[in-house]
Amino acid sequence: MSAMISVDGLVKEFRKVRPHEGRLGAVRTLFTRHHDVTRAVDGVSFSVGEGELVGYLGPNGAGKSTTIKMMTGIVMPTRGSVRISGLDPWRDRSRNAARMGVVFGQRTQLWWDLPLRESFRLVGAIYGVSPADYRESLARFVDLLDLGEFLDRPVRQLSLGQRMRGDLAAAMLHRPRVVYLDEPTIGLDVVAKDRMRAFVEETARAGATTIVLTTHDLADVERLCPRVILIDHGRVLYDGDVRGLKAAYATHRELVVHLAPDERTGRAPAISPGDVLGAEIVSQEQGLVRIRFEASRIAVQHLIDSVNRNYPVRDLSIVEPDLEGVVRRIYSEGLTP
Ligand SMILES: Nc1ncnc2c1ncn2[C@@H]1O[C@H](COP(=O)(O)OP(=O)(O)OP(=O)(O)O)[C@@H](O)[C@H]1O
Repeated sequence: MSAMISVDGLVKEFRKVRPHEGRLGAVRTLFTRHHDVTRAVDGVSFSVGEGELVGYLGPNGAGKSTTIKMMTGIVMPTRGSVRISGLDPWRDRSRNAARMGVVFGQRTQLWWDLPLRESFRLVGAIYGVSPADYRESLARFVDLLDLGEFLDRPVRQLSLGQRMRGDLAAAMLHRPRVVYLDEPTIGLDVVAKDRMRAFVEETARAGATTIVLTTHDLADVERLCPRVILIDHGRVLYDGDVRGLKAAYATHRELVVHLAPDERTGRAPAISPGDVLGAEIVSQEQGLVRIRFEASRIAVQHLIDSVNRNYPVRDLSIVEPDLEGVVRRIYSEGLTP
């Protein structure tokens, strides 16, 4: 797979003038300037192959949007390089823009007062899409994103879910080679999220479009992203598949036990910490007990035997941490592999 996106040692610093305090501070600020420097992106390197779909993840302020802005040519890197299909997005801004599509979940790129259909027509004209390609793409998007019902309504009258589907279609009309999706499911209900995801999935499957997806919704990631790049404080913490991420960070498991209630009292017994030595009882309520243990330190069979021997077990299962739990832990504890 040849690289569509190559990011190498990318750094972005934002400088802001720090005002002098006190009397005459504003005047002094005019003459002697001190700068506060924020390093939003701090030496990021990765490459994305043609037709690949990558989740670009990180907590608030991690540097995701700034990286995307450098890839789209909106922001100039302080150091390092970005190449999109060989182009420098900052220097070759218009050529780069002609080949890319962008969806920002928080704002629309459509014309507020125009019917959706007219917005599409304008996008088609701006990018010089041929009438035949335009007709074919539009028919496909109407079908896949179920746009028919509101195609003739002004954008301002659309629900968020309808508008987002419109935005996605508009971003794809000129058949871009790279698409940046920044929080494409934010604020959507379950059905609308599902439509968006199905569309992204279908686009990825077709294999002609490279997709970079930024999201805080880990259900998006579980469903869509074979690979994730996780950043924090402007640096790459992890680059690989979701299974590897779980293996690297999710070292604990949970034994979930359902206990039968006592026939006389109707209440289930409580498990004593002494019977699960080395593990931690996270919660126990009405016979449902969650016991957390480090998979590398405790033999699970030993734990199960001990519980079975001492308590009236009705059901028992081992739960691996889900992506949500893993990522929450990484964000809050800042672990490194
Ligand atoms: N134009 C700017 N001027 C100064 N600082 C900025 C600017 N843009 C971003 N930053 C800072 O750079 C850091 C990274 O911001 P960025 O928006 O890239 O994060 P993010 O990962 O996209 O966060 P979120 O998930 O909240 O969108 C933050 O500390 C932010 O305050």
